[in-house]
Amino acid sequence: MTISNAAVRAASLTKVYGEGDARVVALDGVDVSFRRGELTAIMGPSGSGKSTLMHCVAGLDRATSGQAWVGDVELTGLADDALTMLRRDRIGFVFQAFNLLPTLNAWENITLPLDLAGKRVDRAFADVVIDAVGLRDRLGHRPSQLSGGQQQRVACARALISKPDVVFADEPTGALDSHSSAELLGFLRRSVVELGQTVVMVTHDPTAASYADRVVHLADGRIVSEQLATVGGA
Ligand SMILES: Nc1ncnc2c1ncn2[C@@H]1O[C@H](COP(=O)(O)OP(=O)(O)OP(=O)(O)O)[C@@H](O)[C@H]1O
Repeated sequence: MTISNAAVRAASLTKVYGEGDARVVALDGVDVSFRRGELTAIMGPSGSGKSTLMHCVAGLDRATSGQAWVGDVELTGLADDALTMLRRDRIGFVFQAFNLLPTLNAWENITLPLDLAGKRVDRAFADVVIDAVGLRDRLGHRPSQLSGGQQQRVACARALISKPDVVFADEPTGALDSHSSAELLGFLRRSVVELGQTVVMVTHDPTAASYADRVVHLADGRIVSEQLATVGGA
C-alpha cells in the first residue's frame, strides 16, 4: 500500500505501562495501516492492546517508542498543543459512553466541534449527516430525552460533522441493544460508502466486525492476523 492510501499508520509502535513487577507491554512493535475510505475493525481478547493502539494512533496517548501518522503528519513528533489541534481538526471520536454534554440539545452537541474550532456549519452537509442518522425530529432534545441508540447516533453525527480524516470508534455499540447496534453500525457503514469517511472501530463483537471492510486481530500487543471481511455490511 502506498502511503497516500493510508489515513492512519503506525510503525514499530510500542507502549509500555509501569515499571518493574508492574511493567506491562501493551503494544509490542505494531506495524499497521488503516486505509482511506474503509471501515477497519480492531478485534482481540481483553487486554490485547486494542484501546491502547487506538489511543496512540489517535493522539490521545503517547507511545513509548515507534511512530504513528495521521495522513502525512507524524503524531509522535508533535508537541502537546499541536497534538490537541490535530485531534480537534482532523479526528472524530465515538466512545462506548456517548460523552454528550447534558445541557446542550442534539443539534448543539452535533455542531459543538465546529463551534469550538470557530468554524461555520456547512448546512448542506449537516443536513446529509442528520438525515443519515435519522435525527431530524430530535434536534431540539437534550441527551436525557433521547434513547441510548439516539444518543450514540448524535455522537456519530458529532464525529462526522467536521469531515475528519478519520473517525475512531471504541466499542461504539457496547452500551446498545441489538436493534440500536444494528442501526448504528449501518450508519457507520453508510458514512464510509456514501460519504467516503474512514472509520477505525475497536470491537469485541463479531457482528459489529462484519460491517467492516477489513478486520485486524491483536493478541498480546501484536497484530496476529488481518483479513478482508466478506460482506462489509452484513
Ligand atoms: N493506564 C494503564 N496503566 C497500566 N496498564 C495499563 C493501562 N492501560 C492499559 N494497561 C494494560 O495494557 C494492556 C492493554 O490494555 P488495553 O486497554 O489496550 O486492552 P484492550 O484490548 O483494549 O482490552 P479490553 O478489550 O478489555 O478493553 C492490558 O494488560 C492493560 O492492563
